[in-house]
Amino acid sequence: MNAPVSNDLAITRLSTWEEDFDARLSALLAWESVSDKAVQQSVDEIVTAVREQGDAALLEYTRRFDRVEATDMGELTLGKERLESAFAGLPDQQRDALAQAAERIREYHQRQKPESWQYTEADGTVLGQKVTPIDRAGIYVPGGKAAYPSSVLMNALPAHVAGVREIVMVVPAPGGVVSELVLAAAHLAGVERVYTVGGAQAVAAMAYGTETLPKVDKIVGPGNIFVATAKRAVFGQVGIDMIAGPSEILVVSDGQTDPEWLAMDLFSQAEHDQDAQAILVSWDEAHLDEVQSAMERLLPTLEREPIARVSLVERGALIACRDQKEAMELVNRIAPEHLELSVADPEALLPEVRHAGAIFMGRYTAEALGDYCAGPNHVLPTSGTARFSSPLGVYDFQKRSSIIQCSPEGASVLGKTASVLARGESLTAHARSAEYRIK
Ligand SMILES: NC(=O)c1ccc[n+]([C@@H]2O[C@H](COP(=O)([O-])OP(=O)(O)OC[C@H]3O[C@@H](n4cnc5c(N)ncnc54)[C@H](O)[C@@H]3O)[C@@H](O)[C@H]2O)c1
Ligand SMILES: N[C@H](CO)Cc1c[nH]c[nH+]1
Ligand SMILES: [Zn+2]
Repeated sequence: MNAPVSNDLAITRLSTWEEDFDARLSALLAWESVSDKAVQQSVDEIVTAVREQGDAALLEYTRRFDRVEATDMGELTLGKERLESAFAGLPDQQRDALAQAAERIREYHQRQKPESWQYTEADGTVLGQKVTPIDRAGIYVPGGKAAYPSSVLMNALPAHVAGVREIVMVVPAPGGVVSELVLAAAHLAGVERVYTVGGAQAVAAMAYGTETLPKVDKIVGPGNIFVATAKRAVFGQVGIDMIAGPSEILVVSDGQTDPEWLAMDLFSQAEHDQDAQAILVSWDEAHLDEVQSAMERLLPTLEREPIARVSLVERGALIACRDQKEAMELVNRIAPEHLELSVADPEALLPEVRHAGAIFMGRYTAEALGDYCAGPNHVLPTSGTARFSSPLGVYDFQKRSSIIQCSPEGASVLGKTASVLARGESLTAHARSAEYRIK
């Protein structure tokens, strides 16, 4: 039964069998469609200014972009007591919800903890891998258009599980208003100091250090396109976790899920940001019409309708495909941050999924549950980077060193092999260094 389709929501409709499908989908997905020249240029300028002028530039951009008239970084630095009092002042219901989410997130991440290992060969040579936490992690908590206490937990708890010694947290406070829930979450997650700065300027400050804000070893966390572009720009100066930019959801529906549920699942990510991306794929065209009608009915009921509407019109799509197989090919091409398999038998499709940040299995698994409290991390790769990146995890806060300890016998055996290879490379100091140890 075809539901009537009105044109109230001008969301892109695509069909895989159309001639220009590939080109239109590629244009919709392109990183440059959000991080355009203007964004890149602005980020480059901001990063250079903060690198060269430190706190002065950080304060200037905070005035310009967050409308905070601070003259000293001390005004933008919140210590342990302030975080503690935010936690103490929370209504019980919010404190309990935060604590429950924190417990589940901690428990999930405990299972990720990699251990050091080593083994001994017959001649006594020991080989192994030593896992070490990074010394100082910088966590970016977004805060421009919404407050993200959940992102505090998702960033800081795995850092603690990993054994990170020091966490530097930044979060913008637009108009000088800082979310009590965010500060309370910071206390709960063991963060001791928060700087209320955001955007590319905060990323640059953590990468290069300023008079006040210490330089970190690695920057993690999600953010809008300015934050994601800045993280990309400072990579190499510091480590970064991944590109975790504007949120994305790709839903694959077999046509049997309530269209209103799907409409709201798509809205749940579209409401984050005008640059967010919500896409529905189905081999049931009438179902796509029904979901579009549901979206048109429900969109005006959203508090964040203006943001969601721009996201849906500019970056969203309803895609008709021929069958389930073609839907799965699209999944792997799009490599979405979040994939909802809204089908009767999601386990049957799971082996076909190669690229997705997080996979939500079945009609009852709303992506929103993963955002807050299911347990897995909600900091996830966007813009197709799930092809090579993973969810934020304990492993992002650790690195590995190789261990080699040769016995006299082992040094002799390896020395002969190394000598041959070194002479083959004409690196004779290498060869002679190895040969000294040959018995
Ligand atoms: N991928 C993930 O894991 C994940 C998780 C949570 C949230 N998110 C995303 O994080 C983002 C949060 O965005 P947000 O805007 O609410 O907060 P944000 O903290 O990411 O960005 C706010 C900052 O952007 C900067 N900014 C805004 N407009 C600017 C301009 N014109 N020029 C230069 N800088 C500018 C300002 O410095 C401001 O402080 C959303 O896109 C959301 O979808 C992603
Ligand atoms: N969906 C976001 C990740 O893209 C995470 C989040 C936090 N709060 C709500 N949602
Ligand atoms: Zn979300």
